Amino acid sequence: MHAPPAVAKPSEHAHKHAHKHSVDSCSTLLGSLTLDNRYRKLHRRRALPMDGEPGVMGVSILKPLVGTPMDPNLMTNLETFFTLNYPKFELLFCIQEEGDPSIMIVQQLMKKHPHVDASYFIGGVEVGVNPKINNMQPGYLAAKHELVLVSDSGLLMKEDTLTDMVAHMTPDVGIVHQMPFTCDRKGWPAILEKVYFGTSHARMYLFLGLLDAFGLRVNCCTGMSCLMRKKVLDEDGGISAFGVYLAEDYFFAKYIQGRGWGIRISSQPACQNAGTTRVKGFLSRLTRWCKLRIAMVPHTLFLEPLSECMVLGLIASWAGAVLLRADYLTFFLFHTLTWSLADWIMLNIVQNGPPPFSKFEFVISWLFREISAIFIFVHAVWNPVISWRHKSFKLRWGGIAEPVNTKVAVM
Ligand SMILES: CCCCCCCC/C=C\CCCCCCCC(=O)N[C@@H](CO[C@@H]1OC[C@@H](O)[C@H](O)[C@H]1O)[C@H](O)/C=C/CCCCCCCCCCCCC
Ligand SMILES: O=c1ccn([C@@H]2O[C@H](COP(=O)(O)OP(=O)(O)O)[C@@H](O)[C@H]2O)c(=O)[nH]1
Repeated sequence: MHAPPAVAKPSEHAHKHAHKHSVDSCSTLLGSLTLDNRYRKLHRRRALPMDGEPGVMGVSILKPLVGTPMDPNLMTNLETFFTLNYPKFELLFCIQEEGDPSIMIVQQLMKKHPHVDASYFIGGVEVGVNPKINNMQPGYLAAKHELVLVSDSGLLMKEDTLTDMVAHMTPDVGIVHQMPFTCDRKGWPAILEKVYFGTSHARMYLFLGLLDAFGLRVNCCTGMSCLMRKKVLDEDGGISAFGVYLAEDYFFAKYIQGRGWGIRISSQPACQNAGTTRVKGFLSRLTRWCKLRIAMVPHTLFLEPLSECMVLGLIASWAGAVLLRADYLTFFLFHTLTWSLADWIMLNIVQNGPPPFSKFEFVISWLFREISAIFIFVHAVWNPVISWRHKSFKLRWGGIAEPVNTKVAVM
């Protein structure tokens, strides 16, 4: 599948430049972790010189939609794509099934914003096992611009989000992704999501991005909002070549990286804004992702537990008790308190200000997430069958997916 490159790779010079840039951007991310810089870096928006508009890279935005169960925020979220201030883009809505209620929403929005280049495709094309790829395939075939943005249905965009992403697509870069985060929403499940994406997830995401910047070729790209060079994907046959994988995002990035292109995290985090948030749905989503990571990158099986606060706390307290004769419980509590304080700071950075809930709610949600992480991991290892929307899959080591004929409940 991965044939030798036909498109020119970035030059040596661009490569060195890429390194300088990636180190720059990651020291920016590290900088953002320090208190004095914390509100300046992660959210620092990049402007794009729009003077020479003919030279601006066009973007084809693929929006895969599965409208059942219906998301009450779908209309609001989709409309933010019609109001982007980027000068050259098209919207390609890919709707999985005939009769889907999201068809009506898309039609209404297209009527309301006739000046925006938008079209929709229904039914997808079966090119592989991954239903999201199958759904996006007709949209991808119709895409006419040089950049393709895969953007999940639950995302809300600010006016300048696309501009910010394209500004990170420098000549040596092949893929720009947004770090997943959440919009401010009401209810405890929404708080829990924000705490998870703003602490544990953000920490690993930025850390892995940093390792990549140091040339370790680590890839943590999440496909919920992911801008790519179409010509590079086309060399491999387009997105259909990735239909054999369930985690198409990881393999997009791996492939593009393997061709010598850089990966960047844009400065604005992705704003997930699904209208229905439930603890059960959140836990099953994290379990699904964990199963994917274990099958794709088997050493996460060992590394992931060792990156968790509670597991490290138990080990460190034991070491402290043996080596320093420290009191086990005091050591563990001190470790947990320090970690939670660091996570509170992290959350404030990612949120770009104080989060919309109290410190008490933070502590409860943080404890719940840290403790549930252990159960999620054990569950993921115990039962590797992956349920995604209405379908079930099994993953072979390496990430190739196979459908499993089990009826699953919709979360
Ligand atoms: C002491 C060393 C510590 C290193 C510890 C590393 C442990 C890694 C721990 C956490 C990894 C966090 C990675 C962040 C991504 C998490 C989200 C995720 O799992 N997403 C997957 C699924 O995404 C959806 O899939 C369906 C798709 O349609 C949707 O649109 C997607 O959103 C996604 O596929 C995952 C991609 C990234 C996998 C990262 C693998 C981590 C590799 C770690 C390697 C560590 C090397 C260390 C070397 C020193
Ligand atoms: O069978 C499917 C499952 C998902 N999706 C799309 O893939 C994206 C991610 O889906 P989901 O939110 O379920 O994934 P998660 O972010 O939880 O991994 C969304 O835009 C969905 O509409 C799709 O087109 N077909």
